[in-house]
Amino acid sequence: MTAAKSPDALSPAEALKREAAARALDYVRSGMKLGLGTGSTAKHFVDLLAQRVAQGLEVVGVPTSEATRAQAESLGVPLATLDEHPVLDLVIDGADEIGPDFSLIKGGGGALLREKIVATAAQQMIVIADASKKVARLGTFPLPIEVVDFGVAAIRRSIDKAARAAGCQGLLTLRRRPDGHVFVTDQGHLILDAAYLSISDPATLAARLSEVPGVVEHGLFINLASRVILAGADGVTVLDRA
Ligand SMILES: O=C[C@H](O)[C@H](O)[C@H](O)COP(=O)(O)O
Repeated sequence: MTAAKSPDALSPAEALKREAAARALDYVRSGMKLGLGTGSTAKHFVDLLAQRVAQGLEVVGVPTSEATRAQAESLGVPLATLDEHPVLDLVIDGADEIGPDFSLIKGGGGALLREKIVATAAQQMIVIADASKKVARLGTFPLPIEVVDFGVAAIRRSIDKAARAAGCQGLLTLRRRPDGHVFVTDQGHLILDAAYLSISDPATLAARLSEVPGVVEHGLFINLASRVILAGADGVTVLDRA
């Protein structure tokens, strides 16, 4: 097991993520069933949570990815499956973009499907992020769309049509790993990253994409997050959805 980097050794960007993650611990109580998000910010949270667990905090975590499962397991955080605990008290997760009304783009790390299932099963979702993730309009970050690996060319065409009906147009890129191999999600699907640049009506786009046969899930999280913790140069801000 690799020892966690001391916060002093973190880059400024990582230090902000860790600050947001640390504040999220204020909302964790003993006895909670806790969804554990995925990504570099959620990783800080799991790291800090493990420290509290070592000090006696009693929680059960439900990871949103194999990566988070491996990290939490290695740090001694007690884990369960969503089948064992289909209702969770809280999920803490990162995001790629946080728009108005806390609509989110998620899935930059490819975990969007499990993340959305876990967030939907949780009574509350808290998003942790550095302040740069807050945007006036979603879409600069390419929207991840998880699809089955059958008929991808046809699925692409259907996605384009659905997106146009929601006022969006942009290139779909099949996600690859750094070694050039096609990226495959924990559930065995592919990801198309949609460069829409500007999503004027996230709810309509979400609804249209969900209707496309072959689309398993997309990274628009609407009405799921109720609290956002942002860490920036001026400190940590906690925002609650109206
Ligand atoms: O699939 C990955 C997740 O949706 C992440 O929460 C999201 O990509 C944000 O990741 P990070 O904290 O690394 O920016």
